[in-house]
Amino acid sequence: MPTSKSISCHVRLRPSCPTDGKIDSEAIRIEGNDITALNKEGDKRYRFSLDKCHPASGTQEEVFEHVKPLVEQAYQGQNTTIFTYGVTGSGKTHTMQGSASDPGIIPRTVEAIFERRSILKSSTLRVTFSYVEILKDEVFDLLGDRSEPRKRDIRMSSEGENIIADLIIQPISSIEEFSRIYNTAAKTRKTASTKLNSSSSRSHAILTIYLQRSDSDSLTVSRQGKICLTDLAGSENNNLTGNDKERMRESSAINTSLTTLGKVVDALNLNAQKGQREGGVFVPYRESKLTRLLQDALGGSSQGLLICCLAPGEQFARDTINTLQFAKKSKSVENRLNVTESSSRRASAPITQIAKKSVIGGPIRANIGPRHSAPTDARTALSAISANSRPMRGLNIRNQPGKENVIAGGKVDQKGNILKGMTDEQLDQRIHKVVSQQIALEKEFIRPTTAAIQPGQTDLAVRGETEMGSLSADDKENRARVITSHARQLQHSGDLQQALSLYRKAFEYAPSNRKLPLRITELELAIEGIIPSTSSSSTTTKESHNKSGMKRSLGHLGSLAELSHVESPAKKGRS
Ligand SMILES: Nc1ncnc2c1ncn2[C@@H]1O[C@H](COP(=O)(O)OP(=O)(O)OP(=O)(O)O)[C@@H](O)[C@H]1O
Repeated sequence: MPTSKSISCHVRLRPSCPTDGKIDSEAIRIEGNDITALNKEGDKRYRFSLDKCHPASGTQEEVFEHVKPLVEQAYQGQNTTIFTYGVTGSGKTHTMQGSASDPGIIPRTVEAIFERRSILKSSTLRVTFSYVEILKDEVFDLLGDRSEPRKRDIRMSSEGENIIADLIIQPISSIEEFSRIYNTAAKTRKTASTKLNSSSSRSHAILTIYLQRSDSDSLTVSRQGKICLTDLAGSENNNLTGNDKERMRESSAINTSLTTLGKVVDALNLNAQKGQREGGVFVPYRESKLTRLLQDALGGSSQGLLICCLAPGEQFARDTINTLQFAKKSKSVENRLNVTESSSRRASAPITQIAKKSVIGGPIRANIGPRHSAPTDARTALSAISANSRPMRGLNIRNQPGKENVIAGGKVDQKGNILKGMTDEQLDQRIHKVVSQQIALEKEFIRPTTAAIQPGQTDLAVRGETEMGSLSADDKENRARVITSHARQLQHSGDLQQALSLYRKAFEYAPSNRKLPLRITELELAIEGIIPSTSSSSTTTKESHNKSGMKRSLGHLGSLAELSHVESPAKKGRS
């Protein structure tokens, strides 16, 4: 059962350094878990109560004491996210990464994981990680061969999960191995010298460590959790940084993504006040890659810890108050924690089998999203090669119209959802979610919208359900043509949602039609507001929000039929 838990919010004050300029030692005061800060003019003091305030004398070890429980939770199958936030030069990278002589959260976390692993008796722990940076709103893989393209796409699954496509996942068997690979990768993260920080991060960096626990006797995976360690780039005041043109461009992208982060938190708070997380105000996750990837930590299923870093210089007074305000509002964001548990998946598969299947299904790659760990089949594949410690890309989902999509031994639906790779619990949850949304959709949207459709159109869709099996290939093609024609009319009249349903229906009759998937994607994007609609009629903002919500719901509905035909592998094994 998911439980609600708010993000834990800490602040950490950095000791002074030469770039701070003038310092008023009384401007920032920490008393227990309360912190007060003077405004720039020095005439107003703001007070904030947070979960923990680390003074300038606080050590890396003390900070890590608060991270340790999250490592344990990840080991127990929980997703966790820790992120550092603050103005440039305030100590985010120091806190997250640290130095060889004063290691931060990342090396300490990996050390704790391997310590935990060394004392395991009845189970084994497989550890893998991925590492990406978001630079000027593009995602780049920091692992793998430098000569290969590093840019990665974020895709949205029909469950509304953001997934990084083609992500490299690196198995690791010791802290030394991790340090070697991580340190090399971290050097490729974009940094530059500014007036405020000689090694200023120009990107947001997200390191994700995946933990897969298996029972050593039966080789079944029992728990899988992950720890997402995010070092955000610092907000910047370009009057202080002395940035040149290129740095300004980076700075603008950094500030824009951080502004979106703030907007997402504001929207979540508004929804929490209204007592409804879904269906309240629109949460603009899609406005930046950063918020798409942090969706799990912000209002999702991850246990979150935010560490807000502060610089003591008077020139940062306004940034200090802004950062504290961000901490305060993040504190009220509630996530719904969910342990990923499985009792019947085999933990490993032979390497040869995976290699062969990857040839059939295309190059292997992992589609890893923040909400869930790697798909089970991807994890299974990973397990198999972990002994060789070679990085791998996960599962390439080939959309082959008219043919069954293949995925390293699994089956995917038309939207690329992995079905066989799901655990029983995930499958149950998904079915439950789809059914609840169907009911909500019925109540909220379908009745009023259906009333506006021509009787023939509704009829066609309904008849299609029952007649599909008895139609000849020609009949199916004709039926697809008629439905497509209705869909086109609806699209031109501005009813994008109904048009989308009909295009999807047409695709069921004509799965080898190459234009229909394009039309469907185009409509989905138009409904999301990502591309302009080709329809002639305009829609109001409220309408388009409704349609966007409806699109998400229908996206789930679209896969309901497919889901009902797919038997969970675990269930299948039992029967
Ligand atoms: N708690 C601390 N103790 C000692 N030194 C620190 C501490 N925090 C930060 N520093 C030092 O301050 C400098 C700036 O820190 P850091 O690079 O971590 O800032 P940042 O917030 O990541 O900046 P940016 O956003 O520009 O990347 C570094 O030289 C770092 O070693």
